Amino acid sequence: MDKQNMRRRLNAARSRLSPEQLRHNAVKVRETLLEQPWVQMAGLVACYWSTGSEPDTHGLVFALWKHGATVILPVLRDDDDLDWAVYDGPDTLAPGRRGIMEPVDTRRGVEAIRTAALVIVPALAVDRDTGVRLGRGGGSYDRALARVGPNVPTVALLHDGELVEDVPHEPHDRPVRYAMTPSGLTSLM
Ligand SMILES: Nc1nc2c(c(=O)[nH]1)N(C=O)[C@@H](CNc1ccc(C(=O)N[C@@H](CCC(=O)O)C(=O)O)cc1)CN2
Ligand SMILES: Nc1ncnc2c1ncn2[C@@H]1O[C@H](COP(=O)(O)OP(=O)(O)OP(=O)(O)O)[C@@H](O)[C@H]1O
Repeated sequence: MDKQNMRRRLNAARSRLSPEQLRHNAVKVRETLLEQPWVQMAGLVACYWSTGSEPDTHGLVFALWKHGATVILPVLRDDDDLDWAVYDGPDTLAPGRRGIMEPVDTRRGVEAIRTAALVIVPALAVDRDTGVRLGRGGGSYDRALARVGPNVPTVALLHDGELVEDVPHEPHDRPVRYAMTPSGLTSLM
């Protein structure tokens, strides 16, 4: 299946998730991640601010921030590359280019992700054999993940059924090291 059709199918499945399922999934993902020593130890975390039926990160971002981590969130640039700015509480976000909430704080530049000790990314699906992720199609995270060092844990958040075997792979695709679903954390490489 090509990427476009796969995105359509996965988005349709996501739109069928109930608010209860989304809440349940968010709690499982948050609790499992916060149990990991390498999550607890990360001083600078790159995450994303979820929207719609994406795996919810609002509670996770808040918990990391409360725990004392610095959390940076993406700010979508006109060229679809990702700038980064620091999360400083729920009142410091405003809608960005695609309507997604972004921090209003000073932009740290596209290279800021290099300094993260942990990178948590959105994905519609991840290939369980290769770690290749399917994103929304802007290539934003392909560019951002290319700047992340090989020893930094990268985690894609998914719903159940989104860790699959057949994600189309192009040369620019950047794999992630972990897939986090409500059923658990899977190490991919
Ligand atoms: N929560 C969240 N934040 C994120 C991303 C993301 O996937 N999720 N991004 C990840 O890169 C960047 C924003 N990029 C985005 C790219 C497309 C769409 C979007 O709504 N796309 C439509 C399809 C539009 C089209 O086909 O032209 C969609 O998915 O329905 C949203 C954000 C940075 N921040
Ligand atoms: N390093 C890059 N620089 C510029 N454009 C890129 C780069 N990597 C990928 N792209 C472009 O981005 C577009 C979308 O790529 P792709 O379909 O793989 O997105 P995706 O991985 O699903 O999305 P995302 O990375 O935003 O989550 C492609 O047209 C590709 O050429």
